[in-house]
Amino acid sequence: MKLQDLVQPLHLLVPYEGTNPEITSIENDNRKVQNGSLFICIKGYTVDGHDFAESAVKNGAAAVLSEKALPLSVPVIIVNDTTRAMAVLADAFYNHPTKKLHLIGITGTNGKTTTSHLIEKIFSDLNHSTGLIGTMYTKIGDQKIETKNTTPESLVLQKGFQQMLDAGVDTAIMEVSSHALHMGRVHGCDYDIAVFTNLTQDHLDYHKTMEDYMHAKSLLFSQLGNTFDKGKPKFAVLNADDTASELYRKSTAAHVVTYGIDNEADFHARNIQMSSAGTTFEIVIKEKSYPIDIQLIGKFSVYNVLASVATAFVSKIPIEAIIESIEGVKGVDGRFELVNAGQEFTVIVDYAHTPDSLENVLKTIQSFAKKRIFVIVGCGGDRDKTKRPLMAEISCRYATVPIFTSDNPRSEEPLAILKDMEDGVSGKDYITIPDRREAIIAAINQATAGDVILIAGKGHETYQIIGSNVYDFDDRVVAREAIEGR
Ligand SMILES: CC(=O)N[C@H]1[C@@H](OP(=O)(O)OP(=O)(O)OC[C@H]2O[C@@H](n3ccc(=O)[nH]c3=O)[C@H](O)[C@@H]2O)O[C@H](CO)[C@@H](O)[C@@H]1O[C@H](C)C(=O)N[C@@H](C)C(=O)N[C@H](CCC(=O)O)C(=O)O
Ligand SMILES: Nc1ncnc2c1ncn2[C@@H]1O[C@H](COP(=O)(O)OP(=O)(O)OP(=O)(O)O)[C@@H](O)[C@H]1O
Ligand SMILES: N[C@H](CCC[C@H](N)C(=O)O)C(=O)O
Ligand SMILES: [Mg+2]
Repeated sequence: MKLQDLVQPLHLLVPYEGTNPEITSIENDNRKVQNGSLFICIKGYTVDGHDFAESAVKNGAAAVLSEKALPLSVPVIIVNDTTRAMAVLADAFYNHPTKKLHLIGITGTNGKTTTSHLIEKIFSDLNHSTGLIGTMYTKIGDQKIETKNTTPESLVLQKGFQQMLDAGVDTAIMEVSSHALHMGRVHGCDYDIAVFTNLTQDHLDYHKTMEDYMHAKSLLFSQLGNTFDKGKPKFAVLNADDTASELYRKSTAAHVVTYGIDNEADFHARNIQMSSAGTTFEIVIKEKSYPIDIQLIGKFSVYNVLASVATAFVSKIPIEAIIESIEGVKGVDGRFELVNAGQEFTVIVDYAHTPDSLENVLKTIQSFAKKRIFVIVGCGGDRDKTKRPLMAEISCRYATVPIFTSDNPRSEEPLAILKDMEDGVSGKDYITIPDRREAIIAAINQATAGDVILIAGKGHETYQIIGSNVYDFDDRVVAREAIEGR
């Protein structure tokens, strides 16, 4: 594509000077630049990409997109915000891939990964070819690719959509993090359905206040109303039991459908019966009631199911097929995942790393636990510090034996993170074991028949980040080894 054609959607007011080279790729990392690339300078949180422009040109960049004038031998296009302009250009460069996909975006503090997997299962059971983008991986047809972020930056994202189309994918389901919305990673994505799970405390290191965090999520719903040329209706799927839904309802020009348990909703769950093996309930849609028997447990799972049912329903999937598909879901990796190695007590690995998710999971365990509840929990380094005392307090409130440990301390001192947790529980009974493996072993060695051990926070993760080192670490593997070594 010629440079002038590529930048046309930016409608530059001051035309750039110089030639009109053929652009073969767009890159924002000078190390990935090849002959003919457009290099985009991004002012990051760690370094400033403008400092790599010269090196990018040496590596073959044919043009540079920048926020300031740069003395380079290739055309330099100046825009106000390169990150957002990158999203517009990526969408154009890959020929607007989301116009050709049924695109479902899911936002919310908790439940995005779980809900996206439920929705993906419904569509793939009906022989749709699906793509999935989220915390665990990006899936393009049958291929799984590792990802660094829950919602990747726009270049990676739009390229991924194009690869999906090449692989015959018709439906893409993606988690949309508040960071991504705030940073403009999803500018240019033409969503058909936007789903809201819930809003509770997390990420205040980045968003600073709950108000700002709530508003960041509203961008998904306002973006949903930006274009209407896909020839089908658009929907916002909102949680009637979460007050933040009011803002999202007001943010969109799309149709709104609601789901809920406590409040009236278009997709309403009633007669919920929970056991340690699963949950049964009725879904009421337009006054008709549909019984469902799922293998997932906890009230939070009912919410995830309702959000998924509503999304599939407005996508015109027959309700009977939706229910059959959801009933077949055994669980999602690292979410309430049982570790069974023949022991007489229950070991659960779960990804709860926020106060609300931890409380939900512990409440669910309390509803079926007959003996003691152990919880092994830590809080991530370089992340929201204010959730640390809250998570510690919740652990002490619900567990008989709370054990505080490390969860990806990153650049922080592990003992300092633990101290922040301990500040929330002075005078309460808890144990602190900074080494996560030792913490897991200690719980497993103490457990007796009928106890339940919750290992929280890392779920599917297969690593522990200490400083800048990434060590192999999988709670499920460590727990199994500890049980076998007892
Ligand atoms: C704070 C934040 O979001 N940072 C993201 C950001 O990194 P950064 O700003 O540090 O980038 P940088 O290293 O300063 O680089 C700036 C520019 O210079 C370029 N560069 C850099 C070095 C070099 O040698 N040459 C070069 O050209 C880079 O390619 C980049 O264009 O851009 C990177 C590439 O897109 C992201 O991977 C990175 O996410 C980091 C890893 C992160 O931890 N993000 C978290 C906070 C996040 O986004 N989380 C949400 C999920 C939350 C949830 O699920 O609850 C997410 O969506 O993942
Ligand atoms: N609807 C829900 N409400 C509250 N808690 C939930 C809900 N669904 C799942 N959880 C809890 O939150 C944890 C994380 O779930 P999940 O991975 O689906 O969320 P996520 O929004 O994708 O998280 P992340 O932002 O880290 O990607 C689960 O392990 C469970 O403990
Ligand atoms: N998406 C979340 C994941 C947290 C997982 C937890 N194990 C941690 O490292 O804090 C975040 O980046 O805040
Ligand atoms: Mg997720």
